[in-house]
Amino acid sequence: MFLVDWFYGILASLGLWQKEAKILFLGLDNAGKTTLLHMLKDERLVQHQPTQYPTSEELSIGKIKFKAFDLGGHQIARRVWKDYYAKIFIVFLFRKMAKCSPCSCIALRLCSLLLIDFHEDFSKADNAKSIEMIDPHMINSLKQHFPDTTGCTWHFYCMLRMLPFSHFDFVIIVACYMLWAVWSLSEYLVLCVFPGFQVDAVVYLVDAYDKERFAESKKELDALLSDESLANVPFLILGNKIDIPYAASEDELRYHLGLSNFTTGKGKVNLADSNVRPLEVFMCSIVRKMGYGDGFKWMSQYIN
Ligand SMILES: Nc1nc2c(ncn2[C@@H]2O[C@H](COP(=O)(O)OP(=O)(O)OP(=O)(O)O)[C@@H](O)[C@H]2O)c(=O)[nH]1
Ligand SMILES: [Mg+2]
Repeated sequence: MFLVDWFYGILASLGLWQKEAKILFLGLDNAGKTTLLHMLKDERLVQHQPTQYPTSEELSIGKIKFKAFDLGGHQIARRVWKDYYAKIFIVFLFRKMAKCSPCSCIALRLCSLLLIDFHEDFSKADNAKSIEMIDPHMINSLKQHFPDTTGCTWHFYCMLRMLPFSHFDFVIIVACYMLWAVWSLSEYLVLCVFPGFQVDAVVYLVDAYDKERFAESKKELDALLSDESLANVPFLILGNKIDIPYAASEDELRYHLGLSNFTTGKGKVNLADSNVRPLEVFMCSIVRKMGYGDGFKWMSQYIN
């Protein structure tokens, strides 16, 4: 992590690193994330379609203003979760040579497969949406530096998702390799390193009635809890839908999520000097407007 810490240190010393309070709403599909987001936003209960694309809302809870991100919980949507808590993005922007030989085009395609997240012709407005997690101002200023974008094909690469682990020093080495690999295929090429957004808290929703999916929910939660980028980020686990008879109890949910010995206590618990991640389970029913308020109150004490 040396390179990342160094990078942040430089940004902070230049005053360029601006913190934006950000909460991620995560959890399996059908857990109730969008319902909660809209309940918090305008206290209305609305029936939603499964979330296809990440959405965000400005919210205020108590004295704190947040940007809450609802990322969707189905299998494909889960793949973008990481983009929202990545510490850094490494991005290649390059313009393909006007006359690419078939060989080099195939090589480019292979590169794009490797890198998974591949956006062609990103100067189009539509594609700009898919890179919303990167500060649009930065992208715009980049375009100004390289004004010759009209009518040409820019290739945008986001490195981060290709790596199943989060060792960013390694990412930088791979980035250098890729830089070399695509150099010969491009007219010009820019390698950019963007800071990702700092995540202030994660709200992880579980459908307490859907006991058959507890194992799947635990698997996703474990992956989040063990991700280095989220180390020390407070986790509020909401066991939702307790209005339905036979929904799991709090103890049952803790047990199935493997959290029996990991929660840090409700109420005011000072963890500032302990290096322990705040984590707690609250049961709730969004439709009955109960339970989640206590959870958010608990969480807000850990957000500066
Ligand atoms: N009984 C009950 N149903 C709820 C509650 N909260 C949400 N639901 C229902 O659960 C279903 C899924 O809710 P969503 O908010 O769309 O779930 P989601 O987590 O956003 O799902 P994806 O967008 O697919 O990730 C909807 O039919 C909601 O009405 C609750 O507290 N009790
Ligand atoms: Mg949704």
